[in-house]
Amino acid sequence: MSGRRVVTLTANPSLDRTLSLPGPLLEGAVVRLLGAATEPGGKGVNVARAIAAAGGDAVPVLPAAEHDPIVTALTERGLPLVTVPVSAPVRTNYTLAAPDGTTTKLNEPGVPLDADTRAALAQALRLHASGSRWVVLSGSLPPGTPAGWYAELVAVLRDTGAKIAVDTSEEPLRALLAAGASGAPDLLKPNAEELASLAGVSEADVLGDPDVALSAVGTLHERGVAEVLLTLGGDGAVLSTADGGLWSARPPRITVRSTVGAGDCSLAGYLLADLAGAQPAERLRTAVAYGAASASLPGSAVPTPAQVDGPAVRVTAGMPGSAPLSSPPDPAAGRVVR
Ligand SMILES: O=P(O)(O)OC[C@@]1(O)O[C@H](CO)[C@@H](O)[C@@H]1O
Repeated sequence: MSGRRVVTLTANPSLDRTLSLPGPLLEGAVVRLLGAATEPGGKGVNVARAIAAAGGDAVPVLPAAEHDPIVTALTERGLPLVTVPVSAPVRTNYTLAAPDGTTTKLNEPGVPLDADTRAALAQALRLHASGSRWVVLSGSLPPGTPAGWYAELVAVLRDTGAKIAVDTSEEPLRALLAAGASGAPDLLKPNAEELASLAGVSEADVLGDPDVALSAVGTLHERGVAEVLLTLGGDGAVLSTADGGLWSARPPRITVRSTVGAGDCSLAGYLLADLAGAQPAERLRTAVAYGAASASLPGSAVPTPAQVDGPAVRVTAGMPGSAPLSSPPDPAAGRVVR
C-alpha cells in the first residue's frame, strides 16, 4: 500500500436536488418551496468531495453520459474525475428538507450499467488503485447490476496494494458478506439499520443493546472485515477492529440542517485521519467530527476542515453503555480520549 490518494467508485451517482419545505411535509398539498439547490452527489462522489475540500488527493470514478451535468458540476468544483461513458445522463435524487432538519429522500433508480461498462469501470479502478492508499466502493448499484459486483471488485482490486472500504446497503451488502474472505473489505461502514439487517435483528436492538451490536459487528470480523465503522447518526459512531480494538465516540451538540451525506463525510473524515497517520481512536474522532459538521450544513454540502470540530467529539474505549473491553489494545482504554 502506498500513496496518499483515495479513489472512489460511485456506480450510481446522482444530482442531489434539495427542496426546502416551509414546514412539515403535507402529503397531497401544494407546497410553495422556500428554495431549491442542486449539488453533485452519490456516496462515493461525496466522499471524494469532502477529501478534496480538505486538500486531499481524491479521484472519483463514475459512469457519465456525454455532456452529463454531473461532470460539469464536479469539474466546476475542481475534482479530477474519471468517467466511463453511458448512454443516459445521471439520475436526480430529491431531498425534501423540513425546517426542523427532517429529510425525506426520493432516490431515482439510476442508469443501468451493462457488462462492458462494468468491465471498463473495474479497469479504471484498478488503474487508479495502483499507487493509491484507499479505494472506496460506495452507494447503491443501478438496476440490473449483479448484487455481487462489489464482492467481485474487492477480489479484483486486492492485488493493487490499495486498502478497500465499502459503504453499501441491502442486497449488495448481503452479497458482499456472503462472498466470504475474497469479498471482505478492509473497512466496512454500516449504519445501525444496515448492521441490523445483516444480523437479522431489529434496528432498535442494535441501537438499544450494546451486546447485540457487538455480536453483529463480531460476525463481520469473522467474515474477514478488518475494521468496522458503525455510524449511529446523532449518537456518533463505533469503531471495531479485528484485533479486538473497540472505541465509541459521541458528537458535539449541533443544529441538524441535513443528514444527507453525513455518513459519507464520516467515512471521508476517517480516511483523512488515516492518511495523516492517526491511531484508531483519532480516526474515529475525525469521522464523527466530519459527520456532525456535515449534518449541520444544508443539503448534500460537505464541510471544510475549518467547519470540523474534532476536540468537541468525546471518544471512549468500549461500547456506549457497556463496560470497556477487558483487555483493550489502547492504553487510553476506559478514559475519555480528548
Ligand atoms: O441511492 P444510493 O446510492 O443508496 O444513495 C444515493 C444518495 O442518497 O446517497 C448520498 C448521501 O449519502 C446522496 O448524495 C445520494 O443522493
